[in-house]
Amino acid sequence: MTPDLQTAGAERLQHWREHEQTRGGSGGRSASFGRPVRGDEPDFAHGVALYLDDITVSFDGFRALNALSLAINVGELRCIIGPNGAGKTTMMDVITGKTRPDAGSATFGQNIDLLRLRENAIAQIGIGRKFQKPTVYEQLSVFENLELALAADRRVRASLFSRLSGEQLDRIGEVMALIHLTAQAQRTAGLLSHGQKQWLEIGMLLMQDPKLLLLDEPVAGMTDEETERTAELFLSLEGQHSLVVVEHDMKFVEQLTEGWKKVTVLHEGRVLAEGTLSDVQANQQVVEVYLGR
Ligand SMILES: Nc1ncnc2c1ncn2[C@@H]1O[C@H](COP(=O)(O)OP(=O)(O)OP(=O)(O)O)[C@@H](O)[C@H]1O
Repeated sequence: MTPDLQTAGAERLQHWREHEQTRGGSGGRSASFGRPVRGDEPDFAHGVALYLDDITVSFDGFRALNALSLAINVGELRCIIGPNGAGKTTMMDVITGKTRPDAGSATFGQNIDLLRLRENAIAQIGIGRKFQKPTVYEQLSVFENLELALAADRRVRASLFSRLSGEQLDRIGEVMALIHLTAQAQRTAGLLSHGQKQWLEIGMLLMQDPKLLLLDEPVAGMTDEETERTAELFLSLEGQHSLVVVEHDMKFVEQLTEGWKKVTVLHEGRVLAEGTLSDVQANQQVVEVYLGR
């Protein structure tokens, strides 16, 4: 990074600190699901965030997804489990436009046909994806990473690198607090622990205010304490965002589902079972294909 950029970054950080002081810390943010809908925006009025219907994806005749149907509600936190090769990644690839299915439909809200959109358009309308490995800008500070994530949003790109608005500074401050990195605002991302990098990347996704977050094995490689904090973070996001969490760590799934939420078990490209974690753990078919191994 050039000295100029460093100075500019330090100035913006200072600007944020002054702003925080005048407003007396970060406040709450109202859920964004209830606002009026424009024609090209997803409509969540019916309470469904994502609906996959009869999705089939074949690779050289092999069905990675086989008539998969799944619905995720607005604000829901859904864990998806399943053995290796069940089709979890392929499902996320379809939702985010990376893979086109051979058949079926994928709808965001009740009006947006995801299969007609390219990957970047899908990200712009409010679907964020977190891959397993953290991808943050290692040379930049926590604050600068979040600032850059703001720039990925078309609506604010034009104003960036001038002075951030009060609202933008508030949002960076809120997100840093959510991901427990306020004290590390100035720290170079490359020096963060693995868990902190994962949180920072989640924070970068949150800067774009996604309605639906897809999280692929978010706690892989984390310490027990980091895993616990990640569960707290996801539980605090539930309600304001829909979250789809693909995970192998059953203890983490138990924390997230709190004994009552629905878990989906995928196997051979389709839903094998749905229910509470204890329901699916008691399901004989599930035991045979996955949990009992
Ligand atoms: N591009 C591809 N070409 C051929 N086969 C593929 C391709 N992508 C996925 N598959 C196959 O489709 C099946 C589903 O893979 P997928 O990665 O979606 O499973 P998964 O549930 O995410 O597995 P894991 O838990 O191991 O990540 C697997 O058998 C995989 O080998």
